[in-house]
Amino acid sequence: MGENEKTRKIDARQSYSTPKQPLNAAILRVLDASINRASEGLRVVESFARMVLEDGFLSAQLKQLRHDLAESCGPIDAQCRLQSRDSESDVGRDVKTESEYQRSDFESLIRSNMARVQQATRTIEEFSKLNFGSVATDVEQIRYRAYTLEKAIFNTAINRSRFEESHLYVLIDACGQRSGFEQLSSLVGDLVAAGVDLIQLRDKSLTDRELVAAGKLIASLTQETKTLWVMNDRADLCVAANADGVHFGQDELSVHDARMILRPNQFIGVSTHSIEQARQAVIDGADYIGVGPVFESQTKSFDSHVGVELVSSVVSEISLPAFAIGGIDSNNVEQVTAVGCQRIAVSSAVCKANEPGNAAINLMNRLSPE
Ligand SMILES: Cc1ncc(COP(=O)(O)OP(=O)(O)O)c(N)n1
Ligand SMILES: Cc1ncsc1CCOP(=O)(O)O
Ligand SMILES: [Mg+2]
Repeated sequence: MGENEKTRKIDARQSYSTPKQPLNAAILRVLDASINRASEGLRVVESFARMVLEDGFLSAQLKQLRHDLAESCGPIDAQCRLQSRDSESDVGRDVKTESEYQRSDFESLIRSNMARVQQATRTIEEFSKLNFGSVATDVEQIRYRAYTLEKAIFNTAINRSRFEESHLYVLIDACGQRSGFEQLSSLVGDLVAAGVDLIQLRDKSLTDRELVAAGKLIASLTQETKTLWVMNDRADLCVAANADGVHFGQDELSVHDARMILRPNQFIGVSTHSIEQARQAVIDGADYIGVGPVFESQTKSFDSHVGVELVSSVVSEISLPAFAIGGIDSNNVEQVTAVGCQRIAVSSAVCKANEPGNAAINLMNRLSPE
């Protein structure tokens, strides 16, 4: 649309112009102020992700969003924006609410700045509909991405705190007992007494009823202890057996669909085998991730292994809790910790040991509390 055409269209609505400014200048003024507000809000949250969370992935996402916002607003001429700017005579400049000067904690800082981004992008959408239709549709996408990132930031912060002291995660089967769970009971008792942080029931041979029965036993043995327990593969059985969480592979239920089944406080872990899958798990709202298989495993066979290289890439970029898994034992655990990962998930290194409790304690002593 040429400048004359634009001006003609706006001038046709003279009733909204004031003696001080024609309407086109007023629209540009709103757009200019809103683009600045949205960009400033994103910069604040980006600084939090970068310097406080020290999360390279989330800060890169926020930076990208800020750049994409600028690009989406490209059709709004920068020179015209500057000409319309008149901060000195802004009638709202001195109107401040008390809350604008009070940020009690990081949560309120991030919430208020994300709200600023969302309100400002909505304002850009509405006002650009008057004259810059393509901006409105592009900025709408930016607003949705901001909502998703806000959720990922809070999810990361909550789970860092939830799993802050979780280092050793042990995968167990139901000890091959179809007629009773004495061995399972003894193993879980040992692991709880040793102070294992998480226990996962991973048994591909049991019926659903047997899994729920074994799960209820684990629930009773871990109740009122610091040990959390996780049901592998199945959200429905996680609810039925009252597990603390559930673990999914890449082909099982998505985090989104599982949330429709789980209780609100039940957490979700997701297996990842590449940096892209780990990033996606953060965006999807996983509560922790498994990263592997790192080494050859006695529990499950794989065509290839990701090595400690992937573990290193994940923990240096992503701050959502990540457990390295696959063939980790007391002989190679230092290779994992050397790349900065202090969280491991193991099965045979503990379950096949003569004294599982001692094997767990030995591994935990090799994992530093950060
Ligand atoms: C903590 C943890 N990480 C990874 C896995 C593997 O899950 P998945 O890829 O779905 O494979 P199965 O365990 O279901 O065979 C896990 N279970 N736990
Ligand atoms: C289920 C699973 N997924 C990746 S490795 C693995 C098995 C972990 O067991 P182990 O510690 O014995 O290799
Ligand atoms: Mg699975």
